[in-house]
Amino acid sequence: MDKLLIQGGTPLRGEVAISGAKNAALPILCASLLSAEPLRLSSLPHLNDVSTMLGLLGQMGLEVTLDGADGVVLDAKGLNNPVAPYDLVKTMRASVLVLGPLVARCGEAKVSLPGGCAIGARPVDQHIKGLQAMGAEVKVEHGYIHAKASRLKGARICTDMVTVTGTENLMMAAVLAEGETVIENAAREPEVVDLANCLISMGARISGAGSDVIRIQGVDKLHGATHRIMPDRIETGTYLCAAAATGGEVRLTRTSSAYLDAVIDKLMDAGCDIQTERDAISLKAPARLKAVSIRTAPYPAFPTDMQAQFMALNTVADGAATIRETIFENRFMHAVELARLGAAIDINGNTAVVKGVPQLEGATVMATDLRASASLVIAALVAKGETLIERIYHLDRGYERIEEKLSKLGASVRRVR
Ligand SMILES: CC(=O)N[C@H]1[C@@H](OP(=O)(O)OP(=O)(O)OC[C@H]2O[C@@H](n3ccc(=O)[nH]c3=O)[C@H](O)[C@@H]2O)O[C@H](CO)[C@@H](O)[C@@H]1O
Ligand SMILES: C=C(OP(=O)(O)O)C(=O)O
Repeated sequence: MDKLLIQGGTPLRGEVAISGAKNAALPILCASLLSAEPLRLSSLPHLNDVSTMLGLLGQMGLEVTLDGADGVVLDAKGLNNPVAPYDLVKTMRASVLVLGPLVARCGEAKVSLPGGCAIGARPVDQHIKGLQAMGAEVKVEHGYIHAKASRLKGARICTDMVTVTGTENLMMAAVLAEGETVIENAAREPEVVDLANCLISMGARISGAGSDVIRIQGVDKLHGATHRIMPDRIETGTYLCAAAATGGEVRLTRTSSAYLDAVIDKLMDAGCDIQTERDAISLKAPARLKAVSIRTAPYPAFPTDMQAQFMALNTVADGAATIRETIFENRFMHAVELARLGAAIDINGNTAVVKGVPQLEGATVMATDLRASASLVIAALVAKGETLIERIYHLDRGYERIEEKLSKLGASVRRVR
């Protein structure tokens, strides 16, 4: 199993390009199931989750053709096997995003229940409830969701909580349904908007994406289209945090500050100087960061996917910060690993109090989930001496060529086996 060996203590400096967004790419790949004509995508990140999704779609009968350095063409004309098996779904929860498109296009789907994961139970009851409201017959048997509908019917759906993939699944199901679907309490995440834009370019009739009420007028079929995947706002935020924590100065290109207000505001509160351009963001860290408290909540509030990185940043800041996690019930696993590097963190339920220390020290630590891994990388870049991060397969799910990008910024990072 790959590990990352990091020699800390060097401020990150220089310029690096941000990749396409994992959390936009995954639903958009699933959108290809909705049409018999090809969907051509660019800015597709090279990530394990993306390879898993391409493998899953290929197994369903799609023709997948890589196109240049970061493109792919997906042709679902031969879609013949509307099944997502446990083996693939267990490695990537986002596989459940095939459910809505498969029922809409094939009239049936058999998709493994994703099950719980390190950060929480993460049920998919809202996805199922929404499909049932659209007239699908849904049974959960032997660990699989079996859904059937000769043609889905438009419905008014109000989800019990804001759910990102739930909104995406139901929006994809609704584009081919008969009549109008209204999704209330919809997720407003930029990735939902990117998916809606892709679907619109395929001929879907969607309004309100980016607000909490999305209206979809079903159409009989979608056509082929070309779409560029949006930049990864979480990868962007992660590199900004790494530069801030190490006292560095970086310019991130091929990205946008447009979806990062909550993160940028907190970095400025911590004392960073941030300049934004149309397709780039620059950050200059202060001599010492000030501690910043955060509370995670659905977009446009502070993202849960940036919580761990801000915990890492606070471990070496001046003062104490309170971190409240309100989305997932078990998303503080990085705290004990950060403590191995010398961080002072107290956890009480969904609240962590981080007291900044003058220096972290290198140690061996274990990555427990994707963003926990990112927080350990940030802490290791700051720590004095050598840190070995184990189980970095989590990191490879969501960060493209991370050691290459960090090395370009001057960090001493090496992948070891
Ligand atoms: C591939 C992808 O885009 N993943 C993102 C997506 O995950 P994902 O879409 O899985 O997260 P959700 O927005 O659905 O989860 C929000 C909360 O709702 C709960 N819930 C959700 C659905 C449901 O049917 N029942 C239920 O109880 C979840 O357990 C969680 O507590 O949004 C999360 C919240 O911004 C991010 O951390 C993930 O990176
Ligand atoms: C939790 C995440 O991803 P996923 O929903 O794919 O597990 C994440 O991107 O931080």
